[in-house]
Amino acid sequence: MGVPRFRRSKAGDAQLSPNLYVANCGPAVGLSYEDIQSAFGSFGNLRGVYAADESGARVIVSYVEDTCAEAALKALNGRPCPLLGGRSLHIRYSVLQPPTPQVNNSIPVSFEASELNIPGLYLLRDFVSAKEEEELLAAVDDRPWKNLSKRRVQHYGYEFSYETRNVNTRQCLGELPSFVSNIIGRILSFPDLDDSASLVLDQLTVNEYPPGVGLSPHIDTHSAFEGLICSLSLAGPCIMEFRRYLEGAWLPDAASSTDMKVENPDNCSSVLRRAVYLPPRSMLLLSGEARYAWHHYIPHHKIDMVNDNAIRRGSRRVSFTFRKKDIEIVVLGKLAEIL
Ligand SMILES: O=C(O)CCC(=O)C(=O)O
Ligand SMILES: [Fe+2]
Repeated sequence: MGVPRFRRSKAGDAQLSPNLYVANCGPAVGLSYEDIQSAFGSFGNLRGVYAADESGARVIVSYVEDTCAEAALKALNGRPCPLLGGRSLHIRYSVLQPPTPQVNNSIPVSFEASELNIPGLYLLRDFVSAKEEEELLAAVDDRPWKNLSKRRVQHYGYEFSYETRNVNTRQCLGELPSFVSNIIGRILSFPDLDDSASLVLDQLTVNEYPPGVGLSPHIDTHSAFEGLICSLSLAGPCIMEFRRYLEGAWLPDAASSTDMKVENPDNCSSVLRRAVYLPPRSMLLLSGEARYAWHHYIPHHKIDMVNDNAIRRGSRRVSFTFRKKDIEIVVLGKLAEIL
């Protein structure tokens, strides 16, 4: 972000403000910020003195109180100012507010899921080769995409409804496509999964995110999907953040709230936050506590700060998310078809 641009007030702008736009004032005309601060400080408490633009000759003087700005304007506008080497200042109220200090909201990003201390979370790097990645992308690019407001999706196995946040059992789309068979086989052979022999992954959502698009914090719908969720990252990297809200115990059956949007999670003091870097070709597995107790979220950034490195998202990130549709849903769906 460059230097913020301020402008002096014009006829018609609301008057009275704690911020003054002061022209003919600044380092380019031989006045230091300390001198300006001390001259204007004699009219009341200052929040600060800021460059109004890149000229070096215009500043914003920001007071705590409107009345102090008013007194300074009356005393100093258009007259030689003895405290500033006799320079004549041109002062108006400033229309824009000076910048409020940015709260650094970022958290350290791990490269390994094991460092996050979230039981049930696994990140498997190089889960597919570069050639497989290319083939998987070509396979989905050959099929029709559905446009959502900010990203494109494809569904296999069962359609997912974004209105109800549930699978649509009336829209069984058939078996998962053969181009993902090897991937599913590889997931099922991962040794840390409980009961992988009986695991069936029958729903696939392919998401394509353009740069700057992420995903709001959510827990995947409990009543729609059972157990393990696996997400393969292709094409571009991103970071995924995890949040756990400390009120209430972890109760997977009771906690049926789904795709819960947390409007302002940063105000919430009782939240644990973790972040992991997802490189292309990696597989993220969410099981147990990671799946049911932690919200996951992809920040809407074009550039991710991974510790001190700025990592630009690619021209797109494509994820393949595999899930198992809840059996009750199938039974209910079949019943609905019969009745
Ligand atoms: O894109 C991803 O890796 C995650 C997708 C996801 O969380 C979801 O579809 O529920
Ligand atoms: Fe999800």
